Amino acid sequence: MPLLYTGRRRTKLDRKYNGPARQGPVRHISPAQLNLERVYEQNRLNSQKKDVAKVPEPAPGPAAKGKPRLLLMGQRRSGKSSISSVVFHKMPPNETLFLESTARIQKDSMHSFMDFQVWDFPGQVDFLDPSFDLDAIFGEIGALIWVIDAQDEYLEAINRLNSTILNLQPSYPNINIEVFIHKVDGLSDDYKLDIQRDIMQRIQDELSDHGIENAPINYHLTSIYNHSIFEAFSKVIQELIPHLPTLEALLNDLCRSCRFQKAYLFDVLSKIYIATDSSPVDMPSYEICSDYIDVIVDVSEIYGWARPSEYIAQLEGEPWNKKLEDQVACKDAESAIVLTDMKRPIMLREVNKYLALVAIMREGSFEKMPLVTMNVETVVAGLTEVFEITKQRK
Ligand SMILES: Nc1nc2c(ncn2[C@@H]2O[C@H](COP(=O)(O)OP(=O)(O)OP(=O)(O)O)[C@@H](O)[C@H]2O)c(=O)[nH]1
Repeated sequence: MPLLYTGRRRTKLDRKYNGPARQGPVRHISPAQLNLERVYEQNRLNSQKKDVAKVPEPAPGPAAKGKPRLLLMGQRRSGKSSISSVVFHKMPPNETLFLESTARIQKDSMHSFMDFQVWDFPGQVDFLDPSFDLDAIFGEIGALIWVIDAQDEYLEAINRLNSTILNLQPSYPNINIEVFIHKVDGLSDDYKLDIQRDIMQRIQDELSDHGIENAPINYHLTSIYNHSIFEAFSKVIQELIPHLPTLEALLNDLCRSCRFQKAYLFDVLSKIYIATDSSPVDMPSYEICSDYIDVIVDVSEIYGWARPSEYIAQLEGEPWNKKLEDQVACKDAESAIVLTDMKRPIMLREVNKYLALVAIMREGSFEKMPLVTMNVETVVAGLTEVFEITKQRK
């Protein structure tokens, strides 16, 4: 832990962390173009470019216009910055212990299949204060994520959330409110559900007393120490995707035609899944697919050394006489592996430089691989087309 060696506390402005052991630039892996790694690398360089000393501005600049915003709000020490660091900056959960309290609004721009912003609010800020320009904060909001520390006294947090909803409802009735009942690691399953029921009841009662029924509020049990935080963010992001039903329909068709057990479309950088087929999401399948992306990236690091030009020339020479890129069937990353314990293959196919399709196949479906590859190819083309069309519309 370099942090412990240096004895320096990490500040909220210090976004230099680049993820575990993934430093060296990867140049070339096989003839296929591996964009997955480039995304990690791009993220690393972007984080480094950030000027640590620069304090973010309190109001959105013109560049922020048009990007949906995820606002992280809640009491002090509830875990807002930890969530943002773990999900979007690949900080290991244990290192969040060294995060200092946020003093100013922190804004992160995420460039992915869809550009969005994550704003981390300091716990002590009362943005309902008249000095705040509410429109600047809530005008282009995608979702308001309210983080409640489940391991602490939460009544005050609920009161603040209720007064926030009541204040925002008249002007912004369609805001998606996502309540993260956070830090549920270490709590028993029964206790977690009791807390969730209690919190839901208190919020519902208060809102009904003020004549607000059916406010768009979703509840998630989360922790940075397992995949639950990624799963919760997946659901939040999915609410922002206008063409989600089309993506889901494509994945459903793929599962049916290839007899896949489960298929996910992942944002490679954050490992949030932006769409899945309609069968229920189970944590183990999500975790294994998410870990598989890491495996592919790690393998690319091992074999991604720059080949000498003579070696490349040899491969491109007699008897093929073709550029290396033209000698491969698929230019994007493509991989399949069989897990010995369950004999179920997992397959991964890069869709574009931000997205990857990862699916769990049924036992014994390895023999049908050529057919599966063909179907996957068609679905990837369909997905690409969907994203192209939405881009053009914008
Ligand atoms: N057990 C557990 N601890 C967590 C979790 N998430 C965050 N923490 C811890 O909670 C503490 C506070 O986290 P922060 O992210 O700094 O909280 P914050 O809401 O940003 O706090 P302010 O900046 O003061 O508003 C840290 O010590 C984290 O390690 C979690 O899921 N489980």
